[in-house]
Amino acid sequence: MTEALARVLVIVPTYDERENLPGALDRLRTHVPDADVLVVDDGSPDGTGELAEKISEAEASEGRQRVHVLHRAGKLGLGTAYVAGFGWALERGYDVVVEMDADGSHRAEDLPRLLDALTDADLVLGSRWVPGGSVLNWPVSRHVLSRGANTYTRIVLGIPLRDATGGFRAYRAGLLGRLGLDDVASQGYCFQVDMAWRAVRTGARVVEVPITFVERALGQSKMSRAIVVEALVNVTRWGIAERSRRVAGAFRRSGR
Ligand SMILES: Nc1nc2c(ncn2[C@@H]2O[C@H](COP(=O)(O)OP(=O)(O)O[C@H]3O[C@H](CO)[C@@H](O)[C@H](O)[C@@H]3O)[C@@H](O)[C@H]2O)c(=O)[nH]1
Repeated sequence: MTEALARVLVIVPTYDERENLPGALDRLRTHVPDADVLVVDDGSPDGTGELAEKISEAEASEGRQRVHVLHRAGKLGLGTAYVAGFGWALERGYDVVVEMDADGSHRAEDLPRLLDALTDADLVLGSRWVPGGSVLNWPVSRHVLSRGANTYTRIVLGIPLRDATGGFRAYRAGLLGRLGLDDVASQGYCFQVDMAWRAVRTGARVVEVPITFVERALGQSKMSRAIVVEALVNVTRWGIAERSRRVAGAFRRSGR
């Protein structure tokens, strides 16, 4: 990111990430020392929220608080966690907002490249499936699921993105403000497709930058059957709506 004064906020949603969070925050401090961080915790039973609060308070007492914490009452889903974080960021005037997992699967050392790419883009997707991108340590089932979901999304929505489901990305705040966050209903990981789809439809410049996704070493993925079903249903619904819009438009243009 060349704009010298750009204020960057990295949003890290957490649910039971006590073992992972301190390492993730340390690596962010090393690789993007000027960025602030917002942990959005959904009342994790393992005490992740309290730990984040301690880290934040320790920084504040040293006069340099860069980690902030948003506590929510219970597990309300990844999508709504990010929407809450986006609202927090927009209210405080950040220029750039980043999405990043807490579990180490998104490498902080890749983030400066994502931020640099924002110079010529409104949304930069960290992509596992463009040349140069990769995934380490995933079981075959996750490869198949991710590749399949992205192929389905490309065909049904007609968007040229290789990795619309990935969760490591950087937005210009100006774009976020135009994406209609108030009516985002996606709760699980289809939220990622929802946001990419909204960005493409507004005519935003969306680019993909290769990243290496490293499967978590500690704790567990929150991927579930309900999350997969929600994604399948929503993407299909959006595809049908888009096709209907196009057909209606063609009718109007032909004067019938
Ligand atoms: N606050 C909150 N955080 C959540 C919730 N569900 C998951 N998270 C947090 O969201 C991050 C990603 O969750 P994982 O469960 O570790 O994701 P994954 O299976 O590795 O999935 C990754 O790949 C998906 C598909 O490619 C991505 O869509 C997803 O964003 C993520 O990058 C972690 O920091 C996790 O604690 C929730 O309901 N609430």
